[in-house]
Amino acid sequence: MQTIAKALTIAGSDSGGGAGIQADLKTFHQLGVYGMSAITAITAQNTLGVAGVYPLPTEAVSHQMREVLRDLGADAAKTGMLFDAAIIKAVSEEIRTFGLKKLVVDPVMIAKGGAKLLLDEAIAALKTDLLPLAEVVTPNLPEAECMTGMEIRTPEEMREGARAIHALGARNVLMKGGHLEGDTVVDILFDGTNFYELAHERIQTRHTHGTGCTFSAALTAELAKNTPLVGAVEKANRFIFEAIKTAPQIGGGHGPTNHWAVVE
Ligand SMILES: Nc1ncnc2c1ncn2[C@@H]1O[C@H](COP(=O)(O)OP(=O)(O)O)[C@@H](O)[C@H]1O
Ligand SMILES: Cc1ncc(COP(=O)(O)OP(=O)(O)O)c(N)n1
Repeated sequence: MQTIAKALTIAGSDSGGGAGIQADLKTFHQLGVYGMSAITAITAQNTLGVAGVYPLPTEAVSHQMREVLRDLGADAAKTGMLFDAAIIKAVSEEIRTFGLKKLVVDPVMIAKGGAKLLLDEAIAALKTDLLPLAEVVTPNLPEAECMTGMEIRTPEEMREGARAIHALGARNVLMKGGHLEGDTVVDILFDGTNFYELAHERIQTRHTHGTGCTFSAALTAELAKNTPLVGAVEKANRFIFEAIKTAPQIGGGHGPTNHWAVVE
């Protein structure tokens, strides 16, 4: 019998469907992976912004994880919006209990429109409890600045920042360069020894809602399928590029990317 790779996303719900749990499940599905979810918070949002945030009780988050993991299991998992320190601690505990090794931590902090998706009081827990469990952490530039206290505006500063984040305990750091100035977007992977750079042209578009979620979900899906790390990062990079390029152009603000994107 054919076995199917399985991936779990632990993240917030985006009612608009472009980011969060919805982006993750669509991406898992498109990449041929069976998707499961543990919802941490419900957001009322659309392409214009986040209008409301409703975190779930920590036991509701832990309970979803336990029920999924004790029965179906997961070949890889990712975290997205975790909102507060109590949820981070509860999620970290279940990850440790179930021995989840292929964990992608997307340290979601602030939505494009400026809404806080992680409270300031939770940054310490993110660094001390969750990062040491991560196979890969995928900060964008503002998140990397927040975690390190460094100014990160250039590829050289990205490499320095990646070293500092690696020192916090993540086994690999994939720093996303969507917030760099200029016509080229550079993502940088640091495995503790070597740096790998992935560069592509910047697509001029406002339809970039959920790019970080979609990228980290594609990476998680590839890891679930046992693709080696560098190949998984390359595939996720190609997937998000194509998803942005072919975005469906819906909504009055920052629209979603194309989760039906096809890459070889
Ligand atoms: N305008 C763009 N053109 C091409 N690639 C982009 C663009 N914006 C973001 N990306 C890619 O999308 C991914 C997410 O990038 P980034 O915007 O830095 O993260 P976030 O959505 O978390 O802020 C990265 O892999 C980056 O290379
Ligand atoms: C529920 C939820 N989770 C995460 C985000 C932010 O997603 P991200 O991929 O970082 O996308 P942008 O904020 O850059 O659009 C979200 N908005 N909602």
